[in-house]
Amino acid sequence: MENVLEIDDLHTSFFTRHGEVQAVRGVSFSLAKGEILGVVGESGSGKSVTAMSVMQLLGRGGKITGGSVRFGDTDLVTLPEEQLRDVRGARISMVFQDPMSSLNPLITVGKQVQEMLDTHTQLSKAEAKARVLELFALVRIPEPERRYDSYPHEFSGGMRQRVMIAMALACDPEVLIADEPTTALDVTIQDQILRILRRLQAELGMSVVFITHDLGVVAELCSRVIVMYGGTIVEEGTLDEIFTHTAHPYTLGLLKSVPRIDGDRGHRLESIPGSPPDLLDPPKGCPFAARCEFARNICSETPPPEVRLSETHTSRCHLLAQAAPSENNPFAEMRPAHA
Ligand SMILES: Nc1ncnc2c1ncn2[C@@H]1O[C@H](COP(=O)(O)OP(=O)(O)OP(=O)(O)O)[C@@H](O)[C@H]1O
Repeated sequence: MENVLEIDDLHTSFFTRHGEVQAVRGVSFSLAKGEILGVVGESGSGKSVTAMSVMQLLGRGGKITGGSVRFGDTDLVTLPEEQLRDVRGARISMVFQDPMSSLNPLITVGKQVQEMLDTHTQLSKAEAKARVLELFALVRIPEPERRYDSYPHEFSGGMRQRVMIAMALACDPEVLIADEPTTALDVTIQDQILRILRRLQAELGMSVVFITHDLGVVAELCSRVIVMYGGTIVEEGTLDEIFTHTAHPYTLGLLKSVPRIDGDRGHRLESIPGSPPDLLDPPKGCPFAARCEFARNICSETPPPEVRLSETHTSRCHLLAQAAPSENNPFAEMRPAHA
């Protein structure tokens, strides 16, 4: 399968007055053409910073300190800002959690989407307007003609998110990065937006990186999943591998905190006790060791190597080593001969 994006050993830090926050610490993954890849993890695990690194939108103090982000033949990390501007928003675009803060309250929604086309295409004014109306129809904004002249505050949260999606799709991007796009919306609206995204992805064949802390959403939308913790990828696999052949204690913890449709109502959801690592001074071993119920001495001392469990499934956990004890080891049966 052809990869549209290949991220290799990405390191991103924020240089603050308290020191260097190592937000992303050696992240590698690829995005295949036409797939929806889910990126999950708790708040602070480095999901957004990874996305912002791809787009080179880190803001003040943020810097990629190592690694590469290959997009076709280009490494975006070393690409001059001027050329990045042609990629950003046009060939790789993004949808964020809060559409209100990304929309200009003083400009009509139609004009805002049209501005995107003015910046990145040669379309005439009339052609651009026609394209905006087409995009509004694509994201199922009712009465596109009339809605073109509305201001953001006249739209509901769900409708504003549709505008953002229309804007993100304006230039037919090869990659769409959606960062918690439905988190601020209520469940019904969330569902509608997910359905729109799924349909658009299938119709337009783009590749999508879908960032969320919600495993339920991942199960509905994604074919492959990356699980992040403490600025690293702890597990990666197909939907089935992550959900039914789970091979990392952190993923197990996340799964226990998801409400099950078939579960009994009285069943309390477990949240993982403890808090995420301090990225100003990251732990030298496994980032999850301090919260892991299965941790042994080695876990807080040595970073776990990546263990390959199948062509598509990898995990970084010392419990997968051949030498790891079988007792109190949920992965004892999964340990590959080579690990
Ligand atoms: N501008 C910044 N300055 C300093 N630290 C930052 C900055 N932006 C992010 N960080 C830190 O980087 C780490 C990763 O943050 P990130 O936003 O990627 O997490 P996340 O997994 O996307 O969480 P959320 O779901 O809350 O967005 C956190 O420790 C965060 O505090």
